[in-house]
Amino acid sequence: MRLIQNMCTISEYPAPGSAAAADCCLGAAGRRLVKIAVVGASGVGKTALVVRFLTKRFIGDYERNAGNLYTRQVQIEGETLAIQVQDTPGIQVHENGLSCTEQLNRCIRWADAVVIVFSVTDYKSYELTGQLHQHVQQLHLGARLPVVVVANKADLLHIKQVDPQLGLQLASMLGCSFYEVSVSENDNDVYNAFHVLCKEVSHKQQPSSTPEKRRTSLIPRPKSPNMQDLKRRFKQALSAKVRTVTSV
Ligand SMILES: Nc1nc2c(ncn2[C@@H]2O[C@H](COP(=O)(O)OP(=O)(O)OP(=O)(O)O)[C@@H](O)[C@H]2O)c(=O)[nH]1
Repeated sequence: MRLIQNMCTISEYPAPGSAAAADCCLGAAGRRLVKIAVVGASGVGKTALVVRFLTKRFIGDYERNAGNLYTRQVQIEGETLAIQVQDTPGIQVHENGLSCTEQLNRCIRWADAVVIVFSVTDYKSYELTGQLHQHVQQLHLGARLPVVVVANKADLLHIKQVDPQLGLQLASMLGCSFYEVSVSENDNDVYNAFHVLCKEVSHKQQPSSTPEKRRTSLIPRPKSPNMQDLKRRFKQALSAKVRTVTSV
């Protein structure tokens, strides 16, 4: 699919920790950059979700995903941010757990935030969510990466296998926001899921806006003795003047 501009693959991305990766905190035109990876089992609608978010369109059929990177700009709280969204190949589950390729792990390490997608028509994809979340946090050495859980294909009621309540419970247990969406029918919830994630990353990237910093800026600085002295003398001079005026 060539609908979207600025497409490249994960393998082109600099290794985390490298100087090139550090430069990537700033997008085009020096804008702050938010990097989001979209992960989940095969066929849950990851590509459809990303394309819906970027173009507001639903396109029914896609080639199997090879890991494309898409770029666009979004407005978050009055600031224009550059965001990069990395679509990833579907994860396979084996008897002894997740099977993540090195390419996928590299992508997760690269990301500032992750969208974990499952399909309400596929219970196994839901079961994968908890393991995936744990895997993501392990790759970020417990730094609590912002994650949103998205349950897709809500329109397919007749073949639904996962109740929204289950998704909600799981997400709140993991400390994530949760959205049940139908990428095929609605773009609002899709947009909200990405928006919330960008906001969370944006707040994390701006340490100056943390309550800790704000509080310290409210603590009054000690006044210099000279200033105090000046004020006192100014008051004295003023009251002397007032006395002179009233006595006239
Ligand atoms: N009914 C319905 N179908 C959807 C929805 N979202 C995606 N699909 C369909 O689900 C199929 C898989 O969608 P993809 O976006 O290719 O899924 P993927 O997770 O990227 O798949 P892989 O690339 O194999 O990992 C496609 O036929 C989509 O049209 C949805 O909300 N409702």
